[in-house]
Amino acid sequence: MFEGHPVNRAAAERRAGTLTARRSVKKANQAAWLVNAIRCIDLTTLAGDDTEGRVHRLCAKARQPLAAHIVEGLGIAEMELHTGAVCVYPTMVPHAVAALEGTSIPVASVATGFPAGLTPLAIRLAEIRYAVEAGADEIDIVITREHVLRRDWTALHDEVRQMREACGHAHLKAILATGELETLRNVYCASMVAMQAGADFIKTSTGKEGVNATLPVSLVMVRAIRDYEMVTGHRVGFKPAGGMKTAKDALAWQILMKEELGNDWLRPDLFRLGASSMLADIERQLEHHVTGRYAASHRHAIA
Ligand SMILES: O=C[C@H](O)COP(=O)(O)O
Repeated sequence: MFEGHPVNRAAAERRAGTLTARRSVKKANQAAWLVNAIRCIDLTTLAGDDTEGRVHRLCAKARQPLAAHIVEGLGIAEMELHTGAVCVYPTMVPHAVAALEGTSIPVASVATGFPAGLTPLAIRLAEIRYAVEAGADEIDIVITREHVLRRDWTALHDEVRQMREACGHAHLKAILATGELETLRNVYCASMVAMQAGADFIKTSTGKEGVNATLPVSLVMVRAIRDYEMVTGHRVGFKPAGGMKTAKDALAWQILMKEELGNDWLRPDLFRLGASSMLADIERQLEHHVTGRYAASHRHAIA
């Protein structure tokens, strides 16, 4: 059904370029867009030296992403702003669950041998079940890139289907690792197969590939989401992730979502920004919006 779908790289790059150049967000609206980005951030730490303490600090930031004077200056105290989720490795899930108790912030866990995904399937499925039992609400799985490179869509579908089942009530985000899929046509096909196999979100990257989230790749994925909705009536979310560090990135990806999928995809149930360090720049820009000056970056806590 989707194999013959043409994807033209030059056209995708052109469209991605015009999206951000043409439609600059007006200054007055910028703060609102940045606050919305915070609602959609999967605040992430995925490092070999992660500790309980680091996860607790991250969760504190997820609960209160902006300094009190910025919240006051923006007049958004009532909003009880928090990030879309916290995203960690499986053994860090209990720490995140404990630190987020009493909030509605979901805990997301990567699983399935993240980031390469090259452990045996039974172990990858067991890892999902471990994270869900530990309290994860969302599981970010990685796919086997070889299935895509060999265009073995049946194998890819079976794998994601089994992962979907292992997730139980938890949401599944399928990381395609687009930087390793060679062509945009592969990205489109892998998106379609992941959605058909039950992914609640499709996600660009682990943050560990040589090339992570880019706008042209994201364009191809959101068009797949659009096509999938047209055929099935089912809405799948999108999560660009990896290498996005600035408030400008947060605006660019939101413009993409609005232009290609509409306002419904600017909400955390259908859009997440996977990032470990983007919040710091967003907070800096919002502080400037409120006070007219930039604080030294060391004054802003992690993320
Ligand atoms: O899913 C999120 C990514 O792993 C974060 O990547 P980053 O550290 O480049 O922001």
